[in-house]
Amino acid sequence: MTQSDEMQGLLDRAVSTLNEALDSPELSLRDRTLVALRVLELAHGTDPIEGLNTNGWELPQLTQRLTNPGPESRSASPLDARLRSASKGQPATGPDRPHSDSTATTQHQSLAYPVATAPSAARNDQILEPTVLEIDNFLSHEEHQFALSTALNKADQFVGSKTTTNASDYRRSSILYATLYPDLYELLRQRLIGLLPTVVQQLGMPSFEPGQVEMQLTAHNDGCFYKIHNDSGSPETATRALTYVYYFYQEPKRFSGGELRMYETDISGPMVTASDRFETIEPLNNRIVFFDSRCKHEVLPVVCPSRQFDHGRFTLNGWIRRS
Ligand SMILES: O=C(O)CCC(=O)C(=O)O
Ligand SMILES: [Fe+2]
Repeated sequence: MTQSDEMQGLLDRAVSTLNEALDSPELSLRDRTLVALRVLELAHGTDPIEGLNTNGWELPQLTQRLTNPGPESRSASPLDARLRSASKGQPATGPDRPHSDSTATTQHQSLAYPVATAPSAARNDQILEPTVLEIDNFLSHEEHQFALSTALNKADQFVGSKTTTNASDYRRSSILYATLYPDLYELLRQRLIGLLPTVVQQLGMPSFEPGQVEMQLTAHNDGCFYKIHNDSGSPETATRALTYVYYFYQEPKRFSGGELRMYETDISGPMVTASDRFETIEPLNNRIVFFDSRCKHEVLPVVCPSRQFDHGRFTLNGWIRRS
């Protein structure tokens, strides 16, 4: 065995120990967070770990993508995470023109760990910024294919989506419930719980003890949409804290539209309202986004000329509830 094989062996064992620690129910959330932060610190600062694939899960490569990149900016990486938020004081194109492009410039912020002053998603206690944490290349190729084959093989088990208020013509899509794909559910659930402390910190949200992880596999095909709503506005959904949406589809892409639009949200009154400042997020293949479930958002209409199910826009999306 050469010295470099030995080193690789040690690194592999170290990584699997860290993986176990991150999932271990015996460690407190605080201890798991400390392990996660240390891993992220290492991934940020040392080359030997760069690109290391641990059980199909690439360690986050922390990319600085500022509009005007500074001297510390790094090249694009396999797992590319960034915080996206409409810049303050931008002229807004409003919800009354939902299909126009946002003129708001985006502000990309680095994910440097540990973060002493997390950027806050809330401008004050009452106004939520339209902020998402976006991570590209989220799943490995095999896992992405697993998600895709699950969706395509179970096409006949999807059912029409509803809203909690059953409002008509507010939402058009179809859904596959998570009980029909327990392995995929568990894979994603563990990833989400592992990333939770970092995500919450980056979004500037108060930390919370996670409870149930709700998940659905959603298909949007030609003419599908979801008008402006938030995800925690009813008594049954009030404990949803964090929304995640993982986008995937078959290449070459055969639909257009379906962007996620996030609105600045006023939570001061009894009615949560969207303002006319927004940020538009491309539903890129293998991208996941996270945001505060109280924040108003919509899915712009999808155009899929073939109307074939397997040419659609798919998501594994849901909510992490506070316990
Ligand atoms: O598909 C998306 O981009 C978002 C879906 C969504 O808002 C929801 O299901 O509540
Ligand atoms: Fe939603």
